[in-house]
Amino acid sequence: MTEAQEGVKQKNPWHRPVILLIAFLMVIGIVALVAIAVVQNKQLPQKLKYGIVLDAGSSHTALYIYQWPAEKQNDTGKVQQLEACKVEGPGISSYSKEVTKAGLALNQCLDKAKEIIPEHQHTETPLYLGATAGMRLLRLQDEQQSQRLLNSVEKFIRLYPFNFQGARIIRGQEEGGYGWITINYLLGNFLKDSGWITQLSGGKDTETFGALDLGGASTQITFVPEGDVEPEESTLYFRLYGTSYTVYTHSFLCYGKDQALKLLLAQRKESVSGTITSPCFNKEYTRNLNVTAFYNTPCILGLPNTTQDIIKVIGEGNAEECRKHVRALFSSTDYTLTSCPFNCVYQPQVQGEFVAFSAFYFVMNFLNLTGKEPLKQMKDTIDNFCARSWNEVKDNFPKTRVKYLSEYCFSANYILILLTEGYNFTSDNLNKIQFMRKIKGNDAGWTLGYMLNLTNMIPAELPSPRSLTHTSYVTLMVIFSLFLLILLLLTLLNSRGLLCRAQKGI
Ligand SMILES: O=P(O)(O)OP(=O)(O)OP(=O)(O)OC[C@H]1O[C@@H](n2cnc3c(O)ncnc32)[C@H](O)[C@@H]1O
Ligand SMILES: [Ca+2]
Repeated sequence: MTEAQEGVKQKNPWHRPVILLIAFLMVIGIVALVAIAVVQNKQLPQKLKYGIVLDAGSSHTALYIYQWPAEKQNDTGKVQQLEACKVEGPGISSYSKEVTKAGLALNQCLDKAKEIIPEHQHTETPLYLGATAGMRLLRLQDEQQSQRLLNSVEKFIRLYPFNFQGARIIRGQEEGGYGWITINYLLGNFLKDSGWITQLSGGKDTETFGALDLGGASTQITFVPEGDVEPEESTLYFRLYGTSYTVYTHSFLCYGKDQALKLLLAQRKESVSGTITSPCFNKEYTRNLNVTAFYNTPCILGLPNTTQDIIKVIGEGNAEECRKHVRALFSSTDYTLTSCPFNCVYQPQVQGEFVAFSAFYFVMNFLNLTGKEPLKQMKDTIDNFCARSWNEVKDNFPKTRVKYLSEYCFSANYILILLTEGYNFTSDNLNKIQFMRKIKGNDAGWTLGYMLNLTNMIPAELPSPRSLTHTSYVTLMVIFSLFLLILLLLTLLNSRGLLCRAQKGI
């Protein structure tokens, strides 16, 4: 070794053991840093909150239990449906003559809610009951009786430990509006993506979807139109997560699928023997209608011609003819509650995507028409189904409830005409409708939106930007630690190169 080389070796601070020690300490430091980040920022077990909504529909009642993490209740998409319990028997409005039974029928589902929700949270769990078109009709017929029925149901629910917020008949506009909130909340359309990467890149505004609900006694259409909305009673104003929405909504009482069928059959003048034929039922199908029960609805004005107690309906199975009968329901009629149901109701041109749920889904799903099939294919499928004889249909679908099965021909034609001639969808935009029962495990319907609104879970303004999520934090820690490591290695290699070159005297 020359003198010069000896000198370099002695002067060089990057002496091998020192470098190794520094490298070792740095690695230890980085590992410790990441470990602390992971352990210290570990998500604490979250407290869960619960809410219950009873949907007292015209055809049945359902109880929904929702659950959400207490700390994140103002985020979008955090509330999840935990349970949907179908109450045995008909809707509460059918108990108008025996009001005490309406509450009793709820006990199975309320007991289930008691089991599912932890006992210590029962008293803090809000419970709402909203009644829809069945009760609206009963109120029209007999306001006092409808109130007595609600009082009786309330009395029964108060026997349970939940934080009961009362039973009420919700307005058609609310039913439409809350359905619209539900689907857009679940689809995540209200809030720009709140992830930090999206926030840094400016985020993206999503359009809302329209909502189409077809119940037993009413149907709702709700969407954000392109231009102005009028009149005032069809307009809803929402401010959600910092954005204002002007929403068109309309609810057609008596145009749910059960009441519409009554209207349809009431058009037919029965023979003296009390028989009517209908193209909206499969051939060979017959049904006996109890006149008193059948005409016990404010949707039909007037009484039947017949003096018989029973009207016999005979199916003819002809979809084309059926659509003619359905069309007649949409124009001016003098025997229905609403003299000019669709033609006289203002509706802006439908625009954007739609989600159609409840009976829209049940019926289209049965006919395998939920895949955005073209109008022609929809018609062909429905025509073929109606043309089949009742005996053949029954044999083919032995497990389907006869009540539903026998009405699919009518219901499908009704939906087709309602969408195209009631709501004015065309063959060009019919494929903008998605028929859905559930969105991310939650039933599509008004109940979730109702609860979100009443518990103030959707803030008017955008929540202040949150600090990093746990995952983002750990990811950043790992990335920056890797940076440091690479830097250290490069320095190490560089210093060794210098050392070698110095040793070689370059
Ligand atoms: O909104 P309102 O008008 O008060 O009525 P509802 O809430 O009781 O109405 P649903 O959406 O529960 O049901 C709508 C209709 O669909 C019927 N229905 C329910 N399940 C069905 C199925 O699987 N197939 C066919 N029809 C079905 C039901 O009898 C009603 O006539
Ligand atoms: Ca409903």
